[in-house]
Amino acid sequence: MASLKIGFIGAGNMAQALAKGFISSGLAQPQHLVAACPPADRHLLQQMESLGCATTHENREAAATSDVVVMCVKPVIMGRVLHDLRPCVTSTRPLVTSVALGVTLATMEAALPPRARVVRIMPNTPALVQLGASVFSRGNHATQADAELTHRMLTAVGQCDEVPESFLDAVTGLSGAGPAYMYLVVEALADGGVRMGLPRGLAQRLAAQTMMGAAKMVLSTGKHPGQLKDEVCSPGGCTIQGVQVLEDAGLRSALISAVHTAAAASVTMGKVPLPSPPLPPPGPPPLSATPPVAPVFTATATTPLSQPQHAAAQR
Ligand SMILES: NC(=O)C1=CN([C@@H]2O[C@H](COP(=O)(O)OP(=O)(O)OC[C@H]3O[C@@H](n4cnc5c(N)ncnc54)[C@H](O)[C@@H]3O)[C@@H](O)[C@H]2O)C=CC1
Ligand SMILES: O=C(O)[C@@H]1CCC=N1
Repeated sequence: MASLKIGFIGAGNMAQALAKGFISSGLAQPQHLVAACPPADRHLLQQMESLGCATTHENREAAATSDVVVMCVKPVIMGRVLHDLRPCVTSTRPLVTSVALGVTLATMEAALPPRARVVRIMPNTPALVQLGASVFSRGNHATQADAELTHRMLTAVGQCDEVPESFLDAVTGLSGAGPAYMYLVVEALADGGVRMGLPRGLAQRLAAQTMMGAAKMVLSTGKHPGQLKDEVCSPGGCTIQGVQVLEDAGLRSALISAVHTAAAASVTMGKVPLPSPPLPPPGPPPLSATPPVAPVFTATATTPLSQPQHAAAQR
């Protein structure tokens, strides 16, 4: 595994979280990672270089030199970027994985050459500290070995389950987006501590450790969260009074709605149009057997395919 070559198409938040997690877990050596993105985002490649990774502005170069490609670009440009990778993808190499929200295995397979091996992943940014929560689904031509490799990559940076693809949008709304919800809670709890006179740094550490401890209690004890909550709420004590405030404010309903809304957005944002394959020139087929030379694709920022999706992708 230490010689596994991984190519990141896109070098933003998710690519960097995975790259740092893969390196610090020992899954991959930095010199075996390569990241590609347009010149306009050169600063992101410089951040990848500071980890020891190779970088390029040529998506095809990253794909051609990798055993596994991880597509880390916005869904709105996925169809076009995958289509541009076609000359570098065969049924044997590389395995093409994607973390793009909403983009289905069928869309990926349609954009790539026949029998391309694809895997759809939904990770989250705590992969950076090897506490990621990931799921994946494999495409029609991905093998058992591909699934095992994906599982090994993702368990190196946290927990991972293979699931039916129909779960992916719900997972996106829950654990893909979930760290953002949790950061709001940590920040607000710290604000509460500050409101009561605690220094900010102490309040924030107490809030974050409390969240991590509570999460670990759920995972380690196997007890229902409601039971664990009851064990904190001493009869007639102060916690049940705080819980009542949260119930009155609709905390549970707000979180359920947040997952529902984000999952629905994943479905909508994943509907990406595919570029049509170029039509053969009219007239009889050429007598020469020389294959057409594919234009070299440079990872320049791709024109968005439709304005509303682009606007959503920028948020
Ligand atoms: N940020 C997160 O917590 C998570 C993100 N994701 C998914 O990861 C993907 C990327 O999201 P982020 O990293 O947050 O976005 P980001 O905006 O931080 O990174 C996007 C990257 O795409 C690159 N890019 C743009 N056009 C390109 C092109 N034509 N060729 C190659 N690269 C190009 C940009 O330079 C940038 O490096 C999205 O599809 C998102 O759904 C999935 C799970 C969690
Ligand atoms: O918000 C986003 O677009 C990505 C998908 C899941 C988390 N972040």
